[in-house]
Amino acid sequence: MTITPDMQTLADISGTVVLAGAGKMGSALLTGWLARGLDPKRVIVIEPYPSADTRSFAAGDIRLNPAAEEIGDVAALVIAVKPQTFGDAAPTLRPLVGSPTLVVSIMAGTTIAMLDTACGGNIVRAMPNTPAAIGRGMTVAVAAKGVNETQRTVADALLRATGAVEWVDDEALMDAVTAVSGSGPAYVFLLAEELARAGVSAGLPADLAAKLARETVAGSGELLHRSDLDAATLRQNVTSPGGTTAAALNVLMSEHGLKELMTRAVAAATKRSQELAK
Ligand SMILES: NC(=O)C1=CN([C@@H]2O[C@H](COP(=O)(O)OP(=O)(O)OC[C@H]3O[C@@H](n4cnc5c(N)ncnc54)[C@H](OP(=O)(O)O)[C@@H]3O)[C@@H](O)[C@H]2O)C=CC1
Ligand SMILES: O=C(O)[C@@H]1CCC=N1
Repeated sequence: MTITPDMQTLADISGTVVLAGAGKMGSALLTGWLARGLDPKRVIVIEPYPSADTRSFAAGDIRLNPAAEEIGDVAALVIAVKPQTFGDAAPTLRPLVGSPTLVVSIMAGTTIAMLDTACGGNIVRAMPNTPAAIGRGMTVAVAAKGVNETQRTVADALLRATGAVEWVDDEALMDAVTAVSGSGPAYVFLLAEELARAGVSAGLPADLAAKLARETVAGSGELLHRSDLDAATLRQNVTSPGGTTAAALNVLMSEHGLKELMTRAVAAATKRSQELAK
């Protein structure tokens, strides 16, 4: 791989990039890479059951499931299989990893030590989320000790193709990261589901309730994204003293309300991430 320390874009990467697992997250990464200028001729996808989208990428210049001896040196291997299938995938992936190969894993609960044992390489462990599919993802990454600045820059470019990236030094934070931003989109979508359901309970037709809930969650997310104000201030801006919002927030912010529920939910996800590492 030819990499310059000031590399800004994926177009600057030369060498082969292998994506193992082109499911929901792997496909989002692949889409981001191509949109950000990664040369498709440099990309190999390993995926036993490729989706129609992945097959259409492969109908272009991307190579899909080539024979191992056709792959050659791998500059970067991005692992996006499920943690539970990594054990089966590892024997196929290990021969692709040479001493300069950057290995980026997005698998929940799969530690740098586990990755090192299974396939070696210069490892970056990362946790993206599904808004990556529209370039609005939030990824947190941690690099193993041996990863140099140049490899870190390449990992950053690969991950930043789908949105924002934060780097941490302490791998132990990745369990809570997974619980907050990795799983977090599901909590927001549940909010939309439950807001719609509550609207129906309050008398709205189901299709109208679904539209109101969807647009309210989406619009509020966009407002939070664009505004300089924090979430608490934006919430207060909706809340007229003695008004309707205050009546609802009295329920949501009561003892055993959303604060307690969210704390328990994030703790459960953090614990599950820790369990996956055992
Ligand atoms: N979904 C999310 O919100 C997030 C997921 N992650 C992580 O991303 C990873 C992928 O998750 P997600 O995309 O949701 O899961 P998916 O099941 O959608 O994707 C995994 C893909 O890997 C394929 N696969 C299975 N075995 C192999 C193999 N041996 N070699 C190559 N590919 C293989 C699967 O094929 P098949 O389906 O046919 O088995 C599937 O297409 C997980 O490790 C998860 O922890 C991280 C952050 C967020
Ligand atoms: O549910 C999971 O395990 C994965 C990791 C974060 C989001 N999805």
